[in-house]
Amino acid sequence: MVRFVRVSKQYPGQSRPSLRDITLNVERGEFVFIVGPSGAGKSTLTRLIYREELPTSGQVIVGGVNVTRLRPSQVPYLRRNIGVIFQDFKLLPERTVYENVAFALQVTEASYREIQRRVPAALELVGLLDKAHQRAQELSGGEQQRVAVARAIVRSPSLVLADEPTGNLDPDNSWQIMKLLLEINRMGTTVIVATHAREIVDALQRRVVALEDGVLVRDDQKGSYGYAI
Ligand SMILES: Nc1ncnc2c1ncn2[C@@H]1O[C@H](COP(=O)(O)OP(=O)(O)OP(=O)(O)O)[C@@H](O)[C@H]1O
Repeated sequence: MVRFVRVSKQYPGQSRPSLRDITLNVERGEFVFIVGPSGAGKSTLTRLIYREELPTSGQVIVGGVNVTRLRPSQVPYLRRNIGVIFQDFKLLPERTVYENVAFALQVTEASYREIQRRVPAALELVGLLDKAHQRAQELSGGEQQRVAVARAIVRSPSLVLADEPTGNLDPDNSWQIMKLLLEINRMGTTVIVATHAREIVDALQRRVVALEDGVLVRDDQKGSYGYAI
């Protein structure tokens, strides 16, 4: 599903690369945590997957497509198949829960009928159908992140990327979000989660890819977070 072949990334103006010679293979249907200290390169790695950034060298292949060679006009097609969840939710605060999720479909020119079918199903999955017509800004942080999860999955993407999805949440809400991501994975979606949530990573015993200073230092099938804070 996602393949990195000797990928390095150095941002313009930076003296050191943020990722160095990363080779990584994530199969379809996997659930993978990306861990590492602040600045290790976790966000950079996720941004390369949905082509928010381009590598300085190496290849990034997503669903068989070499995203480093995509023309800009093709990027939206790549992103249709990837749901992205961020630490700060990135919702439209004045819009309703329903509208926030529906927008993800409207940009793909989905039919009215399809929107009417998919949005309630996504909201049902995250347990927010009863809040569909509330404005996003009226919801708690945990609820807002659940809206963001619904928005990420409403197009039934084959890949969901979550960059620090629990960074702004308390432990209970963090667990809720991780359980949703696990549920989405059980339904067949590949899920990649960059996170600092040590307790959750340790409890779940899933594949853990660890970065340190831009280098992939560990890739364990049943891993733990593994760092002293
Ligand atoms: N747009 C950018 N321009 C220049 N440097 C950047 C940019 N984004 C990230 N960096 C640098 O790249 C390195 C890796 O950053 P990145 O955000 O990928 O790390 P991270 O592991 O996600 O950190 P955190 O856990 O704090 O979010 C850092 O040194 C950071 O300063």
